[in-house]
Amino acid sequence: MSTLIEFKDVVKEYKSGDHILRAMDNVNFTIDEGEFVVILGPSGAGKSTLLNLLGGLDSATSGQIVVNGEHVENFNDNELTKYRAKNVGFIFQFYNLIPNLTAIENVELMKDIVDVNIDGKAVLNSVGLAGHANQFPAQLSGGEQQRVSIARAVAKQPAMLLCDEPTGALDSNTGVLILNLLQDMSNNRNTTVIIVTHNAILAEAADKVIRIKNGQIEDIAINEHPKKVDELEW
Ligand SMILES: Nc1ncnc2c1ncn2[C@@H]1O[C@H](COP(=O)(O)OP(=O)(O)OP(=O)(O)O)[C@@H](O)[C@H]1O
Repeated sequence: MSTLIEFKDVVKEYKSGDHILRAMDNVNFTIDEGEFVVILGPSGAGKSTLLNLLGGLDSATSGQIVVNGEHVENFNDNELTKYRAKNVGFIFQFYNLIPNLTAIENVELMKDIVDVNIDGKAVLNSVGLAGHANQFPAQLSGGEQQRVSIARAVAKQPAMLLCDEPTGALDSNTGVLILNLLQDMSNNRNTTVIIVTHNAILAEAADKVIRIKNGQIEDIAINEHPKKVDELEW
């Protein structure tokens, strides 16, 4: 597998008044194309900061963030917008769907953002929602809404899916369905999937587990034999 992402000596500092908080402190790691990666760490460890830097939502204070051979840390705002549109699908705890657009309209919205031809029906079908295309978010369950948000994120075929607590608002059975879908995208479609979670059990299903604490890498582990999400005991 080839390397898709490389963090080299990445530092992120937040300034509030006179105080400087170092949320990322010399972080180094690589992620391969198609890997299923779980990022674990206590509250405040820097997990969301890491996703925001990787997703081009925020800029590093120093260090290098290389994605597909491109140096994201050198991008200006315009280049970051293009980078996000082309490379990144975001999936959040709350689904961020547009309430007055139907499921299919929420997915096809991506056509306006990236210049790709999107078959909304086919993408909804791939997440098991073929029959729900014309329903509005309020008419869907939480798990269905999260599947629409996954469909929207994958519709533009991004290099990576960045997921911040994607099952945090779901009951455990529905959460397993969503994680299964994400693992399947990594295994069968070579999508790089990076999931931030508090749930350490998911680590057994990951190809790579990155543990962070106080803005530093505590440990990086490779699973030679990751479990299937539905084999995990929750
Ligand atoms: N915009 C910001 N301005 C100032 N400090 C920030 C900002 N964003 C995050 N921080 C601080 O940076 C540190 C890391 O925050 P981050 O949100 O990355 O942690 P996290 O591991 O995702 O935590 P959680 O699991 O609670 O979501 C925390 O101390 C947080 O208070």
